[in-house]
Amino acid sequence: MALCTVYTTHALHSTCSVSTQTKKHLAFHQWQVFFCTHNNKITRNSRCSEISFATGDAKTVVIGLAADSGCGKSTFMKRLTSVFGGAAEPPKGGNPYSNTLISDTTTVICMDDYHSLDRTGRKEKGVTALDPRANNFDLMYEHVKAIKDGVAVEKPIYNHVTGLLDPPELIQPPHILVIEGLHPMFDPRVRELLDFSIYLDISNEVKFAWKIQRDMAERGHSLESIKASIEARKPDFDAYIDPQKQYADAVIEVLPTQLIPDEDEGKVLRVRLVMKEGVKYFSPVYLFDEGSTLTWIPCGRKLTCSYPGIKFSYGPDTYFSHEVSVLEMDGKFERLDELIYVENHLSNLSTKFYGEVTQQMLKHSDFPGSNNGTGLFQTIVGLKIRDLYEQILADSKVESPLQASKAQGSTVL
Ligand SMILES: Nc1ncnc2c1ncn2[C@@H]1O[C@H](COP(=O)(O)OP(=O)(O)OP(=O)(O)O)[C@@H](O)[C@H]1O
Ligand SMILES: O=C(CO)[C@H](O)[C@H](O)COP(=O)(O)O
Repeated sequence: MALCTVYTTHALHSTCSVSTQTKKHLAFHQWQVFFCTHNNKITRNSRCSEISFATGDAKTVVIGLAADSGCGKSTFMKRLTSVFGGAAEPPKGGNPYSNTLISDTTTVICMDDYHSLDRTGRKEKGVTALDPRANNFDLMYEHVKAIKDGVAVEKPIYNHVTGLLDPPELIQPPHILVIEGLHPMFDPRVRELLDFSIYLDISNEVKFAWKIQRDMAERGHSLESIKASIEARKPDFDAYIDPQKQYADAVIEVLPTQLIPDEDEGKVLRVRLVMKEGVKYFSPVYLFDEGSTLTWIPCGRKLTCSYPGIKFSYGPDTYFSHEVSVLEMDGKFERLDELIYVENHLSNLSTKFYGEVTQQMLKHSDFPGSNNGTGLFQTIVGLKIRDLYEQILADSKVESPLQASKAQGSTVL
């Protein structure tokens, strides 16, 4: 017998064999219709042993990730999807310039797709892509709301190669939707839909160093043009992007090291994980003793360190009037396999087995930031998001009398 998925939005057509209790449930919700799925194919008139619901019961969990361009969003996304297993790929057979990445559990959509003005339009009006006037927040809200409610949408695509808005692509509701980009926490209506939000706060010195590395070394831009582009974006960045960090549940701050005087090349970094207290389904990670204030230099017999060493700090603080816990790491790891020593002293990591953080870091040792706090804290936030998702799922199953699950094929907005 096949597993049945109920679609609440199509016309009555099927004769799945369902229990009287399930029929009553369907009638109660005025759900008239259901198709059966087997091996991910929708078939009609098949008999089914189990029922799950495509809409109504299972909600998509929505995560916001805000940062300026070139601040490590893509790298973070790769770490996050890896925590859930499976690779993230652009929609199959779609626009090769799609900004979307889909894996078994997650769909990552880029807020650049909600630019209302294309490159020429922005030039004509004299506004940057960071300016709210260049973005369609009404559509962003409608789409995120629809997906959260289990309804597929036709989302526009901003083509970064041509600078034009391409024909839309279909986005099906996933288990976890990540909205990443410049403005995921800008509009209060969209903010309200987020189950968890992260801001990557990269200091100007480090942003500059990373931009040089990528845009000069990899894309052939000149030093002057990189400087000019950062300067041109700064007023709008300060006005519209940076303020979003006050709404984030977790902020990863990346700063120059304090271990070497005047080092601003971004080779050694001081990274701070700011975690809001009192967020539903999220309990901050701590070092040694929850709520205490301490510094720890782990370079001893169990952790190889070369100059300038590694220094961890942990403690409570306030951030935009919110109570937070802050975990900080300054310096870089010499040997990633020894990270297990540090992992052993961190608690509330939401790992599923001993050494999972170290395993994830070793798996992606080629990603930027793998030898410092950026990689470590991105991995930890990824694990916390998995935990948050599992808690929300568990709660929704308790609330629902019938098994909830996601499936393809709901109404398209
Ligand atoms: N943790 C890190 N440590 C060192 N360099 C980094 C780190 N994260 C990112 N970078 C550098 O910044 C560049 C941009 O990273 P990434 O593509 O992840 O950012 P992004 O925010 O997705 O950028 P965009 O929005 O422009 O696509 C990388 O090519 C790399 O050079
Ligand atoms: O900040 C950006 C995205 O993160 C881009 O500058 C914005 O989307 C405009 O893109 P393009 O430079 O391709 O026209």
